[in-house]
Amino acid sequence: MNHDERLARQKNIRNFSIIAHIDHGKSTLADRLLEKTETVSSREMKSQTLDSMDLERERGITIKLNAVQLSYTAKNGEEYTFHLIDTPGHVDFTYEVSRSLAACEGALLVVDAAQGIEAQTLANVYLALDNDLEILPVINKIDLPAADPDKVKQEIEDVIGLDASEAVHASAKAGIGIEEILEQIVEKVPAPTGDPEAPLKALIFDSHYDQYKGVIVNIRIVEGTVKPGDKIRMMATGKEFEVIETGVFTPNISMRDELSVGDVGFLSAAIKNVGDTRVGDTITNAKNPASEPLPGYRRLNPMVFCGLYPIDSSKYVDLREALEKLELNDSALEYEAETSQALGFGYRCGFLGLLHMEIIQERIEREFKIDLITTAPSVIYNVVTTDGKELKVDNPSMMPDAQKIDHVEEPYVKASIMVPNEYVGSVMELCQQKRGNFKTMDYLDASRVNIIYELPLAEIVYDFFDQLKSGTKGYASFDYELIGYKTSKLVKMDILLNGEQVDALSFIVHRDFSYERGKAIVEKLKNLIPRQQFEVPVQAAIGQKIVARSTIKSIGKNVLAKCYGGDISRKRKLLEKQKEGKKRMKQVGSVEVPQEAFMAVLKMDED
Ligand SMILES: Nc1nc2c(ncn2[C@@H]2O[C@H](COP(=O)(O)OP(=O)(O)OP(=O)(O)O)[C@@H](O)[C@H]2O)c(=O)[nH]1
Repeated sequence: MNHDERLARQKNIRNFSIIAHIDHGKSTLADRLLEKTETVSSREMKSQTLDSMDLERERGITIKLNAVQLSYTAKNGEEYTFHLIDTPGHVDFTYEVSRSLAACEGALLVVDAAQGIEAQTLANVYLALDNDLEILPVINKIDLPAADPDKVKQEIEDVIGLDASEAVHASAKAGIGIEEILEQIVEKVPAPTGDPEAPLKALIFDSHYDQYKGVIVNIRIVEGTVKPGDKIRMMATGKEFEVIETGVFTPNISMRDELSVGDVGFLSAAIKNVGDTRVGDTITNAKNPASEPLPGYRRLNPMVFCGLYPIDSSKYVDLREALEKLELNDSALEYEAETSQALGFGYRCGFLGLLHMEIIQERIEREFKIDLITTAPSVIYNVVTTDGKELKVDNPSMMPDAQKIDHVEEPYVKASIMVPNEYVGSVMELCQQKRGNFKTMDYLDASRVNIIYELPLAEIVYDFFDQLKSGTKGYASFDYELIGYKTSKLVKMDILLNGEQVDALSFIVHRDFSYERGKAIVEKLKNLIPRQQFEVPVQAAIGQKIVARSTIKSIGKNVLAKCYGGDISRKRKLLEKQKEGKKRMKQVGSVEVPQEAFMAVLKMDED
């Protein structure tokens, strides 16, 4: 392609993504847009093409980003190339959302006509505004009897300050308003600016590992062009590669001779490690490099850590192989070998958040068939010792002795919670329980408020959102961002079973709650750990001091005694049942401990 051809093409490119709260209809709308532009014929269209992983489909959430090229002949008779960039829908992946938005000039803001704006929508709208995107409001689900588009329009204007007078009234399900959305994209989303002759600047917004091609990097070309044979350099890591293929997704892989300004597609370059293709990094030409990278690159740091141990210790090597494979596709996953006295050999793993952690655990169990014991997730504590050293502790059992600690700092988040008025009381009660500091409360309209709290990350990592949802009948929406570290009065609590300390059960607790927690946990463990052949004392201790104690009585009787008579098949059944129940147990010293016990400390508030 020559310069003029590239410029002519560039003029008719429109890059956009869809911002929506979970369930407001993002995937359904994306499918309609694909259908209307005949990118995918309705016959071959699997429902919700953009969510590619099985796990995603099952959970109904979008984990990985994807981009698809559509062509649209507008009413003005001209042909346009659209790139629709998908964004993950969960707070754990906020940084990836921000990078995929940086690859666009516009965004459709999809709001459910019956639900109105939610916290997550707002957070993503702000990300879009930070990236100077043109935002086109779309009021979806107008077919619902409870739809109130005018109210939602007003809300968009009042809360976000966007002009919603031209918001499209749509029903992704019924196919209403789809053409109007496409026309608005043509008219309102700006064409990409940038010089196709300038040194290459391509933004990486996603990557994944392919068995045959190596890492496939999803990129948006901001300046310059790239084609097979070019030598490229990753500006953050300095690594260099030779481009093998360039192309776009339609949504199937479709090769192109080059990618130029405004294009959103992929390249492959025999890259073996996704770690070399960091989201947010800039790819440039190695021979004729750009003087500086695109703004906004940030290294992703895991925020939540836990130990993963195979129940069957002989699967330790398999677990390592599983983690190695998963890491190929997930540069945010971190792991290192660790040994626990109680659980043996395993791995300490770092995740972006709880959802990320659950996804990895589930994949290891499902795809690699390894049963796991997972220890309670922990955040990273900053521990300052009396001799002035600073330690980062992500495993409670590694916390130094209390007399060696000057003070401990823990990560805090700013949480924004949107709820209808009548639930304000229960939200505040929950946040108070979780050691939250109330900040502000703003009315969104006559019936809904946005409540801001500062909370310790450790208190929300586990089931805060679940509790919030059940306390508000599902009406609350929740979003948070990390704001830094604060000093807290934290102590390590150890658990002793049969007089032996179990390192994998240690946890960090606020001193003011430590007695209560100690008492609650020993009771909980007493109920979770099955009776053994002998009596087992359960104790909670801070340092040398025992703060709570309880006892698991012995069983005494043989289970088989229940099977009167000599029916062998019945006996076998009973033994099998027992074995089944044992699957998730781990022998810790002389005691068998079930998986639930390791999570017990987190689930305390449920009782
Ligand atoms: N009545 C009605 N239902 C719709 C409409 N659009 C989507 N839905 C339904 O709303 C639900 C959620 O739609 P999705 O498209 O999966 O929502 P999403 O925003 O992609 O959700 P995540 O992938 O979880 O982020 C589905 O059951 C859809 O069938 C609409 O216009 N009208």
